[in-house]
Amino acid sequence: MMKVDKLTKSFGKHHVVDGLSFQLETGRCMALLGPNGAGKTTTLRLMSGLLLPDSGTVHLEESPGDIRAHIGYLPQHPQFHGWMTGREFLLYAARLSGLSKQEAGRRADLMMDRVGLKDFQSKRVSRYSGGMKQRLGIAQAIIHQPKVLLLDEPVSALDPIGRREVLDLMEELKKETILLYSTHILNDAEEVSDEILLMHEGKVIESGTIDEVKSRHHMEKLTLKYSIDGEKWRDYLSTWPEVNRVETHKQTLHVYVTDSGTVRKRVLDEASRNEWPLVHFEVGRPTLEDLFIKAVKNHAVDHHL
Ligand SMILES: Nc1ncnc2c1ncn2[C@@H]1O[C@H](COP(=O)(O)OP(=O)(O)OP(=O)(O)O)[C@@H](O)[C@H]1O
Repeated sequence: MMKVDKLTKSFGKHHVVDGLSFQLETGRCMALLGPNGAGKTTTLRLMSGLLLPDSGTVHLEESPGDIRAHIGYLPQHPQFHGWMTGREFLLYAARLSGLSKQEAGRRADLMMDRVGLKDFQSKRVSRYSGGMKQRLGIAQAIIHQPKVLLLDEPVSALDPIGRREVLDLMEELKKETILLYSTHILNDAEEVSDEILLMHEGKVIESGTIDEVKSRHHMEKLTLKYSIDGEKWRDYLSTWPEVNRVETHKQTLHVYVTDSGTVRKRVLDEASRNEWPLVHFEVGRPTLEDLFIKAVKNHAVDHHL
């Protein structure tokens, strides 16, 4: 199990990571989510040992002491020597991580195969696609068989094919390591991770499995579509006590509520009594994106009022 305890880092007066604590069991995968500037990259760099924290610890239960030898890290913008072949690059990474020449060669071959690049091992990295480069970056991060794998935005810059390849690889890798990765793409978090950790301004504002987080918010969503502009109903519905938030997209209103039963009945009663020009009405579960927006907004309101 990996334990992160009260990790803190400031740049000048800016508390970028502010007392961050969480733990993750071996064989579990966690997505680190948060808006731009939340502190995700800094957290991963602190965990990788590339950056020193002001205070706090990262601890691996099975391997007490310096954990850097057990960490594999893929930065957000990995740099490659384009003139090297894929295999040469892996050999270089393996030697840098302290493996003997013979072991480096063995691991490089194994990893090229593992990430599906065996047929391209003699091709220069400059000729690799974005997805191939990212898979090579992952191969580099796991060359020394780390217990923890940290990936910073591993799929954000990729096209749909590249994303699919890397997500499939992550599905495989999470069976063997503790996998922690940051992402902006909430669908990817839903697909690959067992748990999420939502950060805002250097703090954890939500964590747990996606289902736990969803049920903790007891949030349901009603969608109303009118045949004319929905603005005036937004203002009206916002005054209802059971309604948390209303979002308008032209004629469509998304209404976030704590008790959909009461609100549903009232909407239907009023719609029929007052002849609202309603063309569509739906009750649904919120998406991770809805929760993300709600949690970040709540945190911002709580801390800046
Ligand atoms: N070396 C540094 N010196 C000064 N400020 C820094 C440094 N590194 C990061 N920051 C600041 O810390 C804040 C958090 O940055 P970080 O890159 O960790 O956020 P993030 O959540 O990864 O954001 P993004 O999603 O945009 O990558 C930002 O305001 C950034 O400008």
